[in-house]
Amino acid sequence: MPASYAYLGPEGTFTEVALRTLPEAATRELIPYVSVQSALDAVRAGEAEAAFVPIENSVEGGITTTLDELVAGEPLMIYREVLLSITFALLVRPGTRLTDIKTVSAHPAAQPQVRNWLRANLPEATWESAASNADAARLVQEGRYDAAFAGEFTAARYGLEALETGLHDAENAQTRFVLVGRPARPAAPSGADKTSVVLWQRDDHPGALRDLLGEFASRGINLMLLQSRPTGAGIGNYCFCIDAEGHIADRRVAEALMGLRRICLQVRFLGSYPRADIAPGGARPTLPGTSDEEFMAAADWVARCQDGRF
Ligand SMILES: O=C(O)C(=O)Cc1ccccc1
Repeated sequence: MPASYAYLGPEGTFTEVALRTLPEAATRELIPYVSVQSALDAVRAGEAEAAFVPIENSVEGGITTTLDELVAGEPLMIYREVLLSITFALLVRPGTRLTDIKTVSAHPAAQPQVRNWLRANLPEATWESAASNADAARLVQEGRYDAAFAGEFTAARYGLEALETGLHDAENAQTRFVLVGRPARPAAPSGADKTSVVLWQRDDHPGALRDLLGEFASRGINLMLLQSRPTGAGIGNYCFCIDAEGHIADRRVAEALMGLRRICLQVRFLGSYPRADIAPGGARPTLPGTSDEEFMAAADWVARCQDGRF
C-alpha cells in the first residue's frame, strides 16, 4: 500500500493546513488532487492510502460533494477528523485595488462565509466557483479572475497579495475535515468517539424518520450531524447521513446499529473515529442504563431466563 495521502489541492488549501496537523501526515507523501472526487477515487483505485477532504462547516452544514461520494460507490471509511477555524483573505495580483475587482472566486463552501462582506464591499462583483480556494488563487494568478477568497498563507504560493484579511461573516466559523480510507478495523475507542452512518428507509410512512432516530434516542446516543441527501430516485426520496456520539465497540452504539439494520432498507457504516472537539476520554455520561456493563448484565439476565435460571 503506498504511504501517501491524497488531499483536496492544489497546494495552499485549508485542507492541506488541516491535514498537516495530523501527526501521521508527517510520515506520508501528501499528494494534491484537483477535486474531492479525484482524491477519493485515488483511494478506491489503491493509488493512495487515504484521502483528506472537507466534509462539513459550521456555516452551511455538510459539504454535499463529499457526502455524496461517501454515500455512493465503492464503500469507504472515515479514520480521523480535524476541525479548523477559518478566516479568509481576499487575494489579488499585486497592484489590484478593491475598485478594480469585477470577478471573485473560491470554493462554493466559502461563499456563505463571506456573503455579507461581499454585499457590503463588492456588491457588483460576479462570483465564480472554483474547485478549491487555492485553485481560485491559482486562477487569479493566471488572470482568469480578479480576486480569490483563500487563506492568507495561500498568497505567497501564487504570487498574490492579501488586500483584506480576517474575513468571516460568522464568528468562529469552523470546517471539519476527514481522513478517508478503505474499509478496515476501526481504531480502538478513545473515550470520545463519533460514529458515521448513512441510512436508507425501507418505506415511506408517517414517522419513518422518527423511527430511525428512535434507535439512537432510546439508547441515549446524541446526534452531531443529520443531513438528508437525495437518493436520485425522484423528489421526496432521501437518505440520511448521520454522525452519532460513541464508538461501534460501545454496546449502545452496536445495539442501535443492529436496530437500524433491522428496520432500514440499507445501512452504510462510515466509521468510528476520535472526536476532534473534545479530548480522548472526555465524552459526557450517557442516559442511565446504557453503559456497556448494563447492556451485558441485561443480556446475561435474558440468557438466564431462557435457561430457567432466574
Ligand atoms: O480547503 C480548501 O481550501 C477548500 O477549498 C475547501 C474549503 C472551503 C471553504 C472553507 C474551508 C475549506
